[in-house]
Parts: sequence; structure tokens; C-alpha cells
Amino acid sequence: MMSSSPAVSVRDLRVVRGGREVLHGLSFDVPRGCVLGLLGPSGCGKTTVMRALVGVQIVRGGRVTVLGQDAGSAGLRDRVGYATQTPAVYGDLTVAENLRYFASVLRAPRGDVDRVIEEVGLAGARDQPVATLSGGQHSRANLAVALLGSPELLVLDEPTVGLDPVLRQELWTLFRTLAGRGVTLVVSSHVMDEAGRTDRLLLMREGAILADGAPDALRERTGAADLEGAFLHLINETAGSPA
Ligand SMILES: Nc1ncnc2c1ncn2[C@@H]1O[C@H](COP(=O)(O)OP(=O)(O)OP(=O)(O)O)[C@@H](O)[C@H]1O
Repeated sequence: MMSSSPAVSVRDLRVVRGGREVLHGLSFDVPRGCVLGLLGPSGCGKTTVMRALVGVQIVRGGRVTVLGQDAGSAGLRDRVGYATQTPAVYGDLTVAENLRYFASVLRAPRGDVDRVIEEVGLAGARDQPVATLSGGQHSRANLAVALLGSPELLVLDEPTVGLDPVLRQELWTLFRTLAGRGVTLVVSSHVMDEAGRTDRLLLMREGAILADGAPDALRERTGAADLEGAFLHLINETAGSPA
């Protein structure tokens, strides 16, 4: 269910990294219970946007509000889950040991460990050291950490990279179930067919938002048969418009 006060509100967000402005004044809202896809070529700024949402990115200007508080506020610590692109789980600990460890750090209920292991489909590997997992299992173990404590906002950086289509499908079903419970998800991806599963898409390019809308609306607006075509159409449109 979507309520009227947005889960995320970003206004004129500017970020400088390595001496260069990499986000040029982004503004968007994410309603509660929405699955927002962040899509765009490598280096366009998706991870930087996510870092700003979870409050670990120094920003040059603008305002990022999450669940009614400034991003990074102490009060948001157990209300926001973040899975980075590079897995944060420890290779020498088993899946269950990692989750017990992170559950205690995050002060999540102990029972959460079994729940999140089930949710990401790792029950069969729970006692396996993470270093011995396949790439897809490894990224699911990382995702499981973000699910601890039942956060209201989940920020997931390319959670399906390296997963086969069946696992990708399963994870998207999980994302949908979570959104159905009112959880808001911000999910980045390179994969256009995944973009179609979102409620809303932010198409990004070179630190700016190229388009913001529902996948069907973007296809309709551009007259493209698929989202890849829509994206290319929007790039050409921008290139052709006066600066
Ligand atoms: N630690 C850093 N120092 C300096 N510049 C950085 C740093 N991290 C990222 N950048 C730059 O910021 C810009 C945005 O990077 P970001 O990681 O947000 O992109 P992305 O869209 O998430 O890329 P990918 O899809 O490859 O993960 C890029 O130009 C990148 O080179």
C-alpha cells in the first residue's frame, strides 16, 4: 500500500567525487511500498544515489529525506537496509554465523536469522562457509543481511548480478512480497528485462535523470517496443534538444 508521505524525497542532490561533480542536482520522490528501479550505464551515478539515500555519501548540495528524517540520521539505522554491490559478508564464517553476527550488530531479533535465510533461498547452504558459495549464493547471503530487522526501506545495489534467470525471478517475487507489506525498495540494475518488473524507473545518464516514470508509461511515451528502445530514444531526444 502506498501512503501519501513519500518514503524517500530527494531535492537538488549534488555530489562531488574525486574532484568532479557526479550528480548534477537530482530530484525525485519514492512513495512507500514502491519498487523503484535505478537504471543506467556504468558510472552514471546509481551507487552514488544509493549511498546518499543511506547517508554514507558526503553531499555538496541538496536534501535527502528518508522516512521523514534526514538521510543518515541515527533514528534510521534499523529502518533502512542496504546491500552494497561488493558483498560485506565474511568468507570464513558460514551463512548462519554471518547472519547471527550481523543480527547482533544490528540488534535484530534472533529469529530473523532463519527467516532471512529462507527468504533468500539459502537454507541448504546455511552451514557452509561463505567463501565456498557460488557467486549467486554469495550475493544472496549479502542480501540476507539487508533483510535483517525488517527494514522499511531496502536499498539494493545490483542484487541480481550473476544470478541465473530462475533465481532472479525468485528474488523479484520476494521484492514484490516485501513491497506488498509496505516495504519500499530502491533497486539498481543493468538488466533491462528487470526494469520492467519495477513500479517506477529512474533512467539515469551521466549524473542526471533522463526519465522518471512507470515502465509502461516510458514505453508509451517513446513509442518503443521495449525498455532498451525507450532508453535509446530518450538519449537521442536529449542529445537533440538545445542545452
Ligand atoms: N571513490 C571514488 N572516487 C572518485 N570518483 C568516484 C568514486 N566512486 C565513484 N566515482 C565516480 O563517480 C561516478 C558515479 O559512480 P557510481 O559508482 O555512482 O556509478 P554507477 O552508476 O553505480 O556505476 P556501476 O553501474 O558501474 O556500479 C563515476 O564517474 C565514478 O567514476
